[in-house]
Amino acid sequence: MSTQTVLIVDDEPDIRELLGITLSRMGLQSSSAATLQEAREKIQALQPDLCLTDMRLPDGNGISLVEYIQGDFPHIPVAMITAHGSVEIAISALKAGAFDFISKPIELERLRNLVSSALRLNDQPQPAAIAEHSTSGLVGNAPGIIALREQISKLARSQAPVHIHGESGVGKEVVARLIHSSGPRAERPFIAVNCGAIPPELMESEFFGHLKGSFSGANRDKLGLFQAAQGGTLFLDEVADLPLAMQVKLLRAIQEKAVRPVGASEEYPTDVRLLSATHKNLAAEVQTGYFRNDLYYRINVIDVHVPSLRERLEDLPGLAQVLLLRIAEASGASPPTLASSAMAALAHYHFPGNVRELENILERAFALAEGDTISARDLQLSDRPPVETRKGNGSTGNGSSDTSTDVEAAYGNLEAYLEDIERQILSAALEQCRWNKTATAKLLGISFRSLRYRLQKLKLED
Ligand SMILES: Nc1ncnc2c1ncn2[C@@H]1O[C@H](COP(=O)(O)OP(=O)(O)OP(=O)(O)O)[C@@H](O)[C@H]1O
Repeated sequence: MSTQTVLIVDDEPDIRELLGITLSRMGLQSSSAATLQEAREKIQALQPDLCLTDMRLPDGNGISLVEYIQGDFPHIPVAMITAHGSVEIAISALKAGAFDFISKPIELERLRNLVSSALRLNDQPQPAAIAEHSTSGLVGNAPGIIALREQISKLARSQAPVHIHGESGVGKEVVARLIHSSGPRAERPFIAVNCGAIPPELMESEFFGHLKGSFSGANRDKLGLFQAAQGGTLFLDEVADLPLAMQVKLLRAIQEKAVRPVGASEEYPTDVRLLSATHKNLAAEVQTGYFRNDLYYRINVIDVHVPSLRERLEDLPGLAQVLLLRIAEASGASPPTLASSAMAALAHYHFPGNVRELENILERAFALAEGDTISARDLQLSDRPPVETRKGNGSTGNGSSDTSTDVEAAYGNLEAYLEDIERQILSAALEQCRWNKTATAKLLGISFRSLRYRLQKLKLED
């Protein structure tokens, strides 16, 4: 195998020399350039396997070099060397397409990790091949899904934090897993955490780990999620549900690229790619003060939107087929077929719970169907009118009450009346999610804690 080459672009001879020595100890060849112009010429002539560029160059800045490489040589990963603490520049470089950044003074361990990750990119399939392979994870051919697959292929090559947003059940976690599995960290762990499901008092220890005896109940040392994801990806699902106190600690861990387990005196360096998701509008959460602006800025370097199922109903037949195949495989049966009336019924449904809801509907229908064909009746959609209809007639979901004409029923009794409506909504949502509370909270757009509080208040808790 031929030796790989790294182009170092920096106007300081000392830095060029330090980087050159480190790279040669890693068995790599290096070449260097001191100006933007020289860098462009060497990229054309050498087509290096990686480019490391400083931000400030005598004849321009590193971001224009990132843009040049992205435009003309998108297969060459480029990393930016930034001055210590210049977060804005690092983020602009990532947005422009830099694979990663490293700040001065350069820590050699971090440099070696960065170089190894970048060079592993060259072993990855090219974007077109990734897109084809990914169809097994992200089913669909609607324009929004095709564009999403292309975006995933590009983002997989970068180390930039990505924020994925979209309604509940649209496939945000599927997208996060694909970004991970199509990139250079694929062989390392992918750790997903539902930020809304961790009790606030355990959060710090869950994220950063703890030492034995650091608090009552800490009977042994425990690794945190950051350590578990070392070298890989940490996926913060429902990131908007992080309490403010934890947001401060998370921001620090991201800035310092280090964590301190509860009860420890030392910090440990981390090498983790952060992906996050929420069905909430994170910018609006920042506006209302529920989410810190500085953390938002850090995790939302690149923004990915996953379209709702309603916006891509043309994918319904393909999705139903794949989901039925999965469901049947899980129970060792052969996949049933969907009667055309069943397909028509699905096409008229609005899927507030998106693909996850489709999956639940099909799972139940599979259990109910008598032969190997699923009928419209097996889907049990009749008592669940589309969202617009529900909003339009003021019904609470079971079709039994019409709040718009029932105002008088609330006179002198508003609390009890509203509680009754809330109880009906919660019961219907729980039933729809087969009593899975995490899914119910997501369906209703509330946190897990809020759901539990409401269930207790309304005496619906079992
Ligand atoms: N495009 C798709 N192709 C195949 N399966 C999909 C697709 N989108 C979602 N799914 C399936 O739907 C279910 C829900 O997906 P996922 O958990 O990724 O959604 P989510 O948006 O993260 O949900 P939540 O907001 O509730 O966290 C999973 O079983 C997933 O495999």
